[in-house]
Amino acid sequence: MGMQMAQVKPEPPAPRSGAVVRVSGVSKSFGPVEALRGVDLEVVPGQVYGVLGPNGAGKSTLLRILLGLVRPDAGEVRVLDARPGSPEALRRTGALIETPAFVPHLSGRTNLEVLARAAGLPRAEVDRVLDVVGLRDRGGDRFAGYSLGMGQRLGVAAALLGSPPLLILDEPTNGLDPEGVAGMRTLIRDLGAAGSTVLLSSHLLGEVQQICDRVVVIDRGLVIADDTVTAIRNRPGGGALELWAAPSAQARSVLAQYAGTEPVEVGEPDERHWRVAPAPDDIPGLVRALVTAGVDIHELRREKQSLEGVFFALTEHDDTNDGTGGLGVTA
Ligand SMILES: Nc1ncnc2c1ncn2[C@@H]1O[C@H](COP(=O)(O)OP(=O)(O)OP(=O)(O)O)[C@@H](O)[C@H]1O
Repeated sequence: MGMQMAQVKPEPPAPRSGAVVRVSGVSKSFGPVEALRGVDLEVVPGQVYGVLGPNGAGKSTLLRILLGLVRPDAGEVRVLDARPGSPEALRRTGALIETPAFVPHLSGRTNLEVLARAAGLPRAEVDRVLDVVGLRDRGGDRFAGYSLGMGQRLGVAAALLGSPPLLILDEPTNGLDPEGVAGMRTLIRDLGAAGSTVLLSSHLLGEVQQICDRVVVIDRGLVIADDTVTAIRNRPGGGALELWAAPSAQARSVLAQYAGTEPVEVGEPDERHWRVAPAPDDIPGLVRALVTAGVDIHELRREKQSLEGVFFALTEHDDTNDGTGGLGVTA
């Protein structure tokens, strides 16, 4: 009986039972443009990945390669232990790439039924995915009458047909209003919580911070960061310091000497509470100077950086990638 009870509530995704996607040494050029320059990536199951990067960094090219839509010039790619684009890989991958193409004069539901039939899936599966994306009530309307957000949700519904273990979503929030973005956030979070592996590209860094377990940052065709969101936000080099130090007169005079930052006395109730933003290289000297001045440090912590802050620090360089002016951050 205990066993049966255990089956009711799904277990959390098994850790690292083999990679869902393996990419090694992948390069791709379009004429003179080197879109990807030796990309390595391993996607572990049950995680939601955010693929980030400035305009023209190579995100879409990478996602297209995983779907077999673009063939790499060099390197190895395996998707669900199969060749990308092969029937075995595609059968188990749901994808939303750019604006989804549906037949305009058919209803959303009929569009999905056509896809479900082609994939040998029962009709009930269409109801299920319409429910998941919150389109059940509007499923009977002609696709031509759908708003952008509804069209996008229908695209996700199509990707969910057959519950594929891998979802690849290229800018799923593209063109959505804030309400649509919030809906998509909930949807993707739920998919992640249910154990799906999701790879999504996005320019909405605030969203990625909330939705994703891991991020892969691509810049000028190279993976420049691949880590958990938490680890990326905890990277050294950013984020202010918060400290509790006394006596406050001595603390003030030492803190005032550092990095031109005015120490902010945070604590009304606690005058030992300070917030400073020294250059990372100045931190050891600052701590030493406080101690030398007879200041007791009761607590010292670094504030977590926003994903957006780390992203800009990582991708900051003089040239823009393709003249489109970099990242249109709306988060
Ligand atoms: N089919 C193609 N033909 C020619 N050039 C291409 C093609 N696809 C992509 N590129 C170029 O390759 C580079 C990478 O493009 P890609 O679309 O992968 O970037 P991205 O990171 O998805 O950018 P964005 O954030 O703007 O969508 C760009 O310079 C782009 O112009």
